[in-house]
Amino acid sequence: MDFYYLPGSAPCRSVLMTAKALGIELNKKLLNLQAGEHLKPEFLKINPQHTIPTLVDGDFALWESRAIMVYLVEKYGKTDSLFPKCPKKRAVINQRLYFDMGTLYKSFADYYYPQVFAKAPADPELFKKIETAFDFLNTFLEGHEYAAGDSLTVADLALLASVSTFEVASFDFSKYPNVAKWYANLKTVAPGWEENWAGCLEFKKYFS
Ligand SMILES: N[C@@H](CCC(=O)N[C@@H](CS)C(=O)NCC(=O)O)C(=O)O
Repeated sequence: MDFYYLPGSAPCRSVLMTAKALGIELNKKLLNLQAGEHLKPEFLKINPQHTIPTLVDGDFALWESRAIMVYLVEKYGKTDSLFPKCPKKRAVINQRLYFDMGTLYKSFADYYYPQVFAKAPADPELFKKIETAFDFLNTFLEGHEYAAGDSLTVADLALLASVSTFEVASFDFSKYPNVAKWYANLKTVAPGWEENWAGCLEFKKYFS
């Protein structure tokens, strides 16, 4: 399977960790966004939305990291442990995935991207949204070792890619003890953590 990506990109890293957890070898294809490779006609034919990560499995192309993660588990997982078939468990995982995309990672992008990519001043109102998102995550994790219960799922891998990106932005987790504990554990148990962290360090270069 071809996988268009960049190592520093959080959504790409979450898919890489999922592939690692499933023992899938992806044919990685670097796509240089700064050089505009994602806007070339040959890539637009694959993904008209021109985002990475993008997966190509035979004649099937898919983008949106969380959709790719779920697809990989459903098509190639030997078990359903990363995305259990139980409707209630699955619903909670979906809730966490949508929270990650629409609230947590969004708060990162809204606050940090203008500073990093457009040298804009920090907006304290947007920082408050980050704090609110971390408060929510801290609450979700109360009494649970993992993001959606008591075992590792794709929700952890998506959230881990996001939270580790906050670490390279020097965000202070100390006010969120459940998040800090979950994160410390995930760093030791998440398949592909090393590659994720190497990607985070690539992204960190934008902060200097
Ligand atoms: N929600 C998407 C976000 C994908 C995304 O925005 N990727 C960025 C790189 S991190 C990108 O491809 N930007 C280029 C563009 O949007 O044209 C996902 O999770 O896959």
